[in-house]
Amino acid sequence: MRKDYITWDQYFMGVAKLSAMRSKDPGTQVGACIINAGKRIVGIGYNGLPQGCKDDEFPWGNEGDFLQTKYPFVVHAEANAILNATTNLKGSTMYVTLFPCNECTKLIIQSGITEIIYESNKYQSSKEHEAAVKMLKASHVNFRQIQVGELRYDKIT
Ligand SMILES: Nc1nc(=O)n([C@H]2C[C@H](O)[C@@H](COP(=O)(O)O)O2)cc1CO
Ligand SMILES: [Zn+2]
Repeated sequence: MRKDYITWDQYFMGVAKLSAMRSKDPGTQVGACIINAGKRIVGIGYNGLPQGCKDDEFPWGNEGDFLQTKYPFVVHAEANAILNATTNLKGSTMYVTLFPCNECTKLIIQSGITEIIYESNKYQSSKEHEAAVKMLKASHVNFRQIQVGELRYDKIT
């Protein structure tokens, strides 16, 4: 049999990365993939606008007047993955390409997810990150970092 097949971690983080490629955000593309205890994918998502909010009618910038930026409008990848879930998430695991913010952390905890596996932690010096870690520790949600490298999928034009 083949020996160089990808691991479960590479597989599910790969799915999260593929999902991130659907993001319209020019700044940061985030993907999340939730699996149950039987290693079945039960939720998937990426950062994007709410249904009905057209991608070309809302701002994608990150500076200036709050209402002229993406921040009040975008749904985070983790929230979309939870909202897209096909089953109860108690005891499930979230693979996410970027460490969750404090707001998504609340949703993660309340949904019953007990483990987070993330790759990037580029906002680790932020207050939001500090708050997220404080809640995760108090709620006994485990988190660990993995690096699976680049997933390449060239756009066909
Ligand atoms: N964990 C996260 N999941 C997410 O889906 N996001 C989204 C919100 C924005 O669309 C984008 C961050 O934009 P920027 O500030 O890096 O240009 O990523 C952000 C974080 C960061 O905590
Ligand atoms: Zn978030």
